[in-house]
Amino acid sequence: MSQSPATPSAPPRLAVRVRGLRRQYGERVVVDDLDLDIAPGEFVALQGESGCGKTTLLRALAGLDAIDAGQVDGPAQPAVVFQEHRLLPWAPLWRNVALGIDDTRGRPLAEAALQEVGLAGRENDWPRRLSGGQAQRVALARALVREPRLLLLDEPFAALDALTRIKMHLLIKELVARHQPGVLLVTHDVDEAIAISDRILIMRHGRIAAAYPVTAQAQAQRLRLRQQLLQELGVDSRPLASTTQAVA
Ligand SMILES: Nc1ncnc2c1ncn2[C@@H]1O[C@H](COP(=O)(O)OP(=O)(O)OP(=O)(O)O)[C@@H](O)[C@H]1O
Repeated sequence: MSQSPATPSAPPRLAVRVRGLRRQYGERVVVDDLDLDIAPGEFVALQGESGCGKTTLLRALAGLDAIDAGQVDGPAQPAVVFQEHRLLPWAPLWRNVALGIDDTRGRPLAEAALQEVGLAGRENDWPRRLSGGQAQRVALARALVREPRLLLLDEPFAALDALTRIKMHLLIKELVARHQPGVLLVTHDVDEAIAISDRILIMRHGRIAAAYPVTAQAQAQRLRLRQQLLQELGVDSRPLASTTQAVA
């Protein structure tokens, strides 16, 4: 019996592949000849000074804005979560989650997604009765219900208090590990980027200017990495001189 020829192992499919992306407003080039690959299950954080083009890049990947040049190869419909939850106030939670899916299919999918984000049994509740953290959980459920291959997060935890933010970090890590979307997270919070991402990209003048893998070792050396990142972001993070007088 003849053996079937060995199949060369296929390269892993990417959640998104970006080549030569350009986006400009009038004469002003905001995203400039940018390349980016994100693998399934990979959590990438994007940092950079205000106005450097992070949201513009994310909106281009989401298909919310046209692009002026280049190529974005990836899933047809990435899911996006913004800083504000953007839930519809007149729709119960399950409808918010299952928006655009027909009711018979949508309701059980929404119930399962709400359970996954820790809101089991709340499907008939209303957005106005939720805390900020709960509303962002619903926004995550709505993003994940369609099993997107690419999840785009634009500072989704920025408005939450510190403890709720940490809980959301644990939740999103768990959800990404289970569903394996590629993730691009825009965040100004260096500690957040180190805590939850696998790779941190620094954007400057519309391009990826630096990339830092967040290895277990790097996480152990978290403070040093934090200082480097703050330096990249133009923040002097040296400890402030103590104002207390040494007691003789
Ligand atoms: N619709 C628009 N029309 C014209 N200029 C725009 C538009 N949207 C964004 N810009 C400009 O593009 C640049 C990049 O904006 P963008 O929102 O992508 O920055 P960012 O890095 O996300 O900033 P931040 O961290 O403050 O959110 C800014 O100078 C902004 O003023």
